[in-house]
Amino acid sequence: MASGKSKIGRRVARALRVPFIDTDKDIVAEHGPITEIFAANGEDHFRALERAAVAAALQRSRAVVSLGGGAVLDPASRADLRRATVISLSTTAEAVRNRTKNAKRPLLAAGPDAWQRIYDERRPLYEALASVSFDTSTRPVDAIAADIVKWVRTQS
Ligand SMILES: Nc1ncnc2c1ncn2[C@@H]1O[C@H](COP(=O)(O)OP(=O)(O)O)[C@@H](O)[C@H]1O
Ligand SMILES: O=C(O)C1=C[C@@H](OP(=O)(O)O)[C@@H](O)[C@H](O)C1
Ligand SMILES: [Mg+2]
Repeated sequence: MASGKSKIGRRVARALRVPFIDTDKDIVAEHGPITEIFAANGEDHFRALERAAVAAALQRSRAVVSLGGGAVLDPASRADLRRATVISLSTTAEAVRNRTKNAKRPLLAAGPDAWQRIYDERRPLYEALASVSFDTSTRPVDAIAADIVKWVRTQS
């Protein structure tokens, strides 16, 4: 959450001239705001909607897909991601605190302190899936996006 996946992913897709998909945006377009989905139907329901959005997005053969930070919790999505090139974006609790009010992120509704606990819980999943990781805590989004584009071009 708030590591820059949506913002940087869009820039990377533009530079590579491939479609960009943000699974959270697809969920919101179809089902309404994430905070409202959590409030009305709970996290499990959100995860089911997210699984469907991830499955649809990962059918594309050439695209940049920005996932929500919790998408890796779903085993079927993890299986799909093993067939994709996964780039992880890491950041720090301090950077997140300074970055955003996180009003749209229900898991941070109680305050930004939950971020570190959630990150620590998920870190093994991120590390197992990602081919490479970029730290986004200190540098501007354009510089990070340029580094990612450079890395992607070394892969083909
Ligand atoms: N490298 C960065 N430096 C400063 N602010 C950033 C950086 N990356 C993202 N942000 C800001 O942090 C917030 C969350 O970014 P976002 O792309 O929505 O993250 P994610 O999709 O991983 O949750 C946004 O307000 C964005 O402008
Ligand atoms: O980490 C999570 O569980 C979540 C991250 C959010 O996306 P970002 O990672 O883009 O903030 C969004 O999917 C939802 O609020 C849940
Ligand atoms: Mg996002």
